[in-house]
Amino acid sequence: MDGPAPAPPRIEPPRVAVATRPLTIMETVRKARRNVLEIVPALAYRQPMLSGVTVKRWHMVMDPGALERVLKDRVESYPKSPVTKRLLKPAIGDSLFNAEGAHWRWQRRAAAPVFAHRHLVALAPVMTAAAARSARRIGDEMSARGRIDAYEQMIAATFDVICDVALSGRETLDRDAVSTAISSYMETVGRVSLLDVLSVPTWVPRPATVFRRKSSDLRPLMDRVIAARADAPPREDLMDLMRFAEDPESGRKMTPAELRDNMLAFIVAGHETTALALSWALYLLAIDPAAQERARTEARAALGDGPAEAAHLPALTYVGQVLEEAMRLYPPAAFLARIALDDDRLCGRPIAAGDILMLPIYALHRHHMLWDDPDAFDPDRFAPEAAKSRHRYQYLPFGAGPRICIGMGFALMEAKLILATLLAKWRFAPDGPAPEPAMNLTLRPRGGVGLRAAAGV
Ligand code: HEM
Repeated sequence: MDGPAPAPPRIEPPRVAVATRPLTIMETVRKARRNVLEIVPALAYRQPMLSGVTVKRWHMVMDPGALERVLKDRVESYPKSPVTKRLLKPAIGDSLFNAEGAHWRWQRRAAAPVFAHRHLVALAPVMTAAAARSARRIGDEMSARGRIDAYEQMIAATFDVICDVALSGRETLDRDAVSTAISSYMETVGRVSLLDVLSVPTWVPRPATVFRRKSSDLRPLMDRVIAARADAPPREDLMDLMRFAEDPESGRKMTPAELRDNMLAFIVAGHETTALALSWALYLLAIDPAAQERARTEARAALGDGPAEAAHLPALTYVGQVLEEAMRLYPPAAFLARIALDDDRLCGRPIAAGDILMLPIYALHRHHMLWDDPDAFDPDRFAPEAAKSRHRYQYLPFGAGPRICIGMGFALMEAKLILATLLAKWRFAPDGPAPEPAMNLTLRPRGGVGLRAAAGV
């Protein structure tokens, strides 16, 4: 006699070691250097808010209602940390990502239509082509080495996309130079900014000089691409959409320098983050063969033998759920920071002007008051019905409120097209030690994501 269907096995992927006792300032510095998330105490996964003093008074906010107040209702009173902004400035100027107040508002108004759905659909063929190339590169790497590092592969795939839509094209670019400049930028600025968010004294050595040198490589490169565009016929890519974008209220357009800084901000904010969402999704599917089979069945039914295109997106619901669950467990932007400009109250506690607010998205997404079995991988949490009962501010991979990620639609489309294409073609299994989630600016898989890929049919 048939009994009830067996429950799917519980999959618990790697997580960050949590601090179970208060840390001294030097321990905080040491841990923040190694992995920022290790300074998040165990209590942060169970309490709505924690407060303390490490040089300055700080608060860690995990309560969805308080997060809504900080990120939306009182957004003007909680700007991004000025120190972080000053550090980012040499690389991305006063671009959308970095600006505040009126200078942020006009840029956001000008750039918002660039990311409208109809433009994203027009960019999709580039993503489809990059997905197909990625599937081929994985085959080549398997033939050459018998294994892949999914993180490296996904960095290559999203870099392909950004080159084609932001910089098209390949002809004006030294791809290796850009790639190296971006990754050393991420390596260095990540560590710098968190030490500063915590107001760690300036005598603690920082790799800022390295960062300035490396980030400066990117700017002249982008200037050359922009100059080459001045005489070229218009194209419908991100660069030209931004080149002709204007603020509907003032009619203001970007100067070449503003355009450069914003394009660099898109690359820095968009390329590695999307690769991370994909790498973690591939890893999670590799350790959960049943979920992988379900996603593959969906992808093959929609795609047949070709790569995924925009028209297939509505049929890729489970693939989308896998990505959402991957970004819950491993949010690429796992830790945001703000500073209080005014006195306020959050969760009934006083906030004083000058206090630092840490928003540990990683802990929010694994919070025991908000999620059932928070450390387990379960894409069904994001089934359309289940998602309806959630507080909007308990799941924030792209932030929220007026400063929500402007590239969210772009990133989700790209990630879905790439993941579906790879799953339809390949079957993935883990190879080697599990990656360690470690954060500096973004949440990276330390040790890489070792996988084997076999033809998936
Ligand atoms: C999975 C991929 C991505 C993730 C997880 C992500 C995450 C985020 C988050 C959390 C924020 C808010 C930061 C804060 O409030 O402090 C943000 C802002 C931003 N993101 Fe993304 N992002 C992704 C992809 C992209 C892409 C593809 C682009 C551009 C093409 C982009 C461009 C930006 C910009 C310009 C901002 C600043 C927006 C503003 O302040 O008005 N991001 N992103």
